[in-house]
Amino acid sequence: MSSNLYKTPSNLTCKNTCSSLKGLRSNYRQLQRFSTTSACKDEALDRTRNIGIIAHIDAGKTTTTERMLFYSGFTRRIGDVDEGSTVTDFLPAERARGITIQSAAITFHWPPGEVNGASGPQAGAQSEPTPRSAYPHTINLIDTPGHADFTFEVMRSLRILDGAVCILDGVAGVEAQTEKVWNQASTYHIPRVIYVNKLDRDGAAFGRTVREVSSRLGVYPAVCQIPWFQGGNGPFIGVADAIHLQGLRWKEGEDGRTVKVADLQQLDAEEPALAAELRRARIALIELLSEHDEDIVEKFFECEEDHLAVSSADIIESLRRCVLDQTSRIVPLFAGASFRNMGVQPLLDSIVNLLPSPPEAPDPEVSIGGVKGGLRDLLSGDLIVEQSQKASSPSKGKQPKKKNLALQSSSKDAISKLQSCALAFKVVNDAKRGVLVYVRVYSGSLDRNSLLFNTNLQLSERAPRLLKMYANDAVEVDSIAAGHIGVVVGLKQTRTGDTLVSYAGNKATPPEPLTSLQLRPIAVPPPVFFTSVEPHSLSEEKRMHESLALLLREDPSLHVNVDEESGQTLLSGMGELHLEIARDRLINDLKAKASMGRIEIGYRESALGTSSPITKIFDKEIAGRKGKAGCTAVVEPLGEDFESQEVVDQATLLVETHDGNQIIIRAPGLQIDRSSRSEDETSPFLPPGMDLVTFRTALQNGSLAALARGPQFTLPMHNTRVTLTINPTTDLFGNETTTSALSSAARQATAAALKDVQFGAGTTMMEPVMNVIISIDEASLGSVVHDISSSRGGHIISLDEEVPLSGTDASTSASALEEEAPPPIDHRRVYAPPDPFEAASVGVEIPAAATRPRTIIAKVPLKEMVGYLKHLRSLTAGRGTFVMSVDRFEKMSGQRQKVVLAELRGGF
Ligand SMILES: Nc1nc2c(ncn2[C@@H]2O[C@H](COP(=O)(O)OP(=O)(O)OP(=O)(O)O)[C@@H](O)[C@H]2O)c(=O)[nH]1
Repeated sequence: MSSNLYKTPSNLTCKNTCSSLKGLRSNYRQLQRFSTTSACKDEALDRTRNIGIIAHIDAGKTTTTERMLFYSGFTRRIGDVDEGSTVTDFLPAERARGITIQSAAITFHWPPGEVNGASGPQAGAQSEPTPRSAYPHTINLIDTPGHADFTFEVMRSLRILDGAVCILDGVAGVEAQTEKVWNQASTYHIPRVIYVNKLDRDGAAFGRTVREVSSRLGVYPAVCQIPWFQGGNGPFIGVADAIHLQGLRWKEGEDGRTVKVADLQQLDAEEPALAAELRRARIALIELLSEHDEDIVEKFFECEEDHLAVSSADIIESLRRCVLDQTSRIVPLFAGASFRNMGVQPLLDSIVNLLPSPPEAPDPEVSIGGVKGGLRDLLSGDLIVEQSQKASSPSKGKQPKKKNLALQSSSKDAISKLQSCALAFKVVNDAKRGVLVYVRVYSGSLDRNSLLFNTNLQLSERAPRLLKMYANDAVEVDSIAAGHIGVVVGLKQTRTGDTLVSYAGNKATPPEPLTSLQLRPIAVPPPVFFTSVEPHSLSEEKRMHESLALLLREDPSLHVNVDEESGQTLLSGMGELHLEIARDRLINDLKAKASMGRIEIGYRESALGTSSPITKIFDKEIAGRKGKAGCTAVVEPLGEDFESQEVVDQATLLVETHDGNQIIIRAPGLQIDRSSRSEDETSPFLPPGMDLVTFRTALQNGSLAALARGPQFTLPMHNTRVTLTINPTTDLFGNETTTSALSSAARQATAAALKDVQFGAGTTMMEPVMNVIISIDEASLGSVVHDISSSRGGHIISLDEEVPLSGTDASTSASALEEEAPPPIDHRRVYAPPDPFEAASVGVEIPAAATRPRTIIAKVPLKEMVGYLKHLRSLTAGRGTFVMSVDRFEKMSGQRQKVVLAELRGGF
């Protein structure tokens, strides 16, 4: 057969290789490339793809990424996960564990070449449009982590993507983790393509995986390739491409740069069964697209209703329209075996051809001055109108119309001063280059040496150096334009997730309301595990805290606090592996001389009743300065519907929720001077120079410090409301009212109120309860359900495997959940080729065999889930998998409390 097949030139050098299947694009070769001298910025942006790879752990993200880098010419040899020589998994901890724990953003070009050197897709008068993959594109690839413990890492990476490749393991199919990440990507409306990997492995079932995509991910798979097993049931040797109606074959044992292409006639002669299935796949593809895309219907009629006659270029354009308009729920699906170097180049072509450029991507969500909306609305000024209307809301007293209009015009003026805004999506400490802050620029252009205002930390930092990252190599650049990804070197404070803005003028802070601009804000849920960190000697303590501070900049879902009484430093995080990795980073990578204690579950304490009002006056000299302030605290349990219980009136200075507790600050009679802009609110009772923001923050910090330690179990408080009341005539003392005195008074009053609760109704312990999603075979369903509900005290929520899961994560935005559920997928319309040894294809229901995947959704106390994977594996003959995320903290029964307390005491 091979003698008949097209062979790409074998003398290609790695750097210049047009490994993007010369044959695949041979249709377009006759179309001349012509260079343009005015390669404008927009064109470069049109030829940019910010994409990520999302998948279940071990599906082959790293292996596939390494091939992408190799074929695009950025590496000279293929890295191997199993040898620990990959480029993307560059932390030592990652290499040792063989899993991806930190996303690295890598830029490469596909197909290889200069991005600005040629014009974009052209539709000539008589010719079909040239596919985008005929021209070099810049691909910014974010390698997202796959482990459940790194949900926030995943969310943080996802929110900056314009498109994603979802890799499935062709043996395991759609797994629990895949569903979870898929749903997370859906919350951001990220257009996706699917790549079914590992088709070379025994037990690979492409057809079954396609059906699982429809039933478990709730989308219509547009099967663009089907696997080519030699002779029908021999080894996996390539793919048959339903878009171009050709077979692509890779030679076993080679690096995959040489691809042999067989047209349909050749396939008919050599592999008649495959050729027949390929025709069915093409018919199914056109049928599926015609249900959602008028244009392809037209093309189909133009071709006299011959499915096989529709051009590949028209199919690609139709697929692209369907992928970008996500209401179609069509997801193109490709096949391969990255480890065997098969299937990666067509996947790269599909990234360029089918996934959006930055301007085509869904508008990112922003929040400014308490209102949310799209970035485009912000830049057009519409969001500002809404914001200024809210700023003059009834709780602040009716503002005259004139004033409102003035506010709008000053806000619009502020927006016009916005030069650029960017999201710091990752902070990495690089051994050679120091702290690297990866940014995605959303508007304008981030220039070297510009002053960046961090709206999360409310401070400015200069950006002395900018880089583009090519895996481990970096190239200095002068600016990073909107839609692009790059690195800022030299920032001292910026953390992962912070929003950075640059603005015209030379003021220290940007004009209001730009100071509150947030790009794609995400909420960080409370940590559920903690461990103690001890320096080896006193002299190491400072270094240890510096390293911890860096760790927290990298990953804000880690928390550090120092227990006041024991002086112990406690590090808390989202999961056991999360803390283990933090330990590795701290000790092995950052070289802190410290040791970590056992990893424990972070229990909480909660008030059962209301305290009496307790007043404390703090009156002491601090650092040679007299400080005097007082306040009254009341502590009470926070009801489920606490938001509706809020009484916000003129005297309320603050209502804020922190880690499950609410702090309300009230100061009746403070005589707030609101004549000037809201940021400068002051009061004649406050000492000169102290504004209301400083006053509130001091009190809030004091109260939060007291809440870190419950009165009975010394656990952090949860589900508790503290109301601080300040009487200006008896609690404030002019110049003597310092911020530290205010903090101390708030702390003492809160602590005393907590003690008062303890001696009254008392407090109770709370434990984290997890949302658990378990994927298993039908055969193990009974034993797993029994184990969860009787031995582990869990509560089964559903056993339904048909309904795609909504985002179960705490981070899933409420708006996504509010969206109307789409109608269920019609399985009769799903085409899946038969797997070897399986019959029939179109519209087959998932067979109700013992291998049918089932999904259990349950709520289970975290304590019962520790070490669960091993147990699940033993119950399910190794097939079961699960993911979990924090649902909430729940009060514990007296009996459970006793057991846990005994364990905790024994444990320490
Ligand atoms: N047989 C076969 N094995 C593969 C293929 N792709 C990846 N693997 C193997 O699967 C394992 C996991 O691959 P990785 O590339 O590390 O997977 P990953 O998704 O990056 O995993 P994490 O980094 O842990 O999230 C490795 O042992 C790979 O060699 C494939 O196409 N065929």
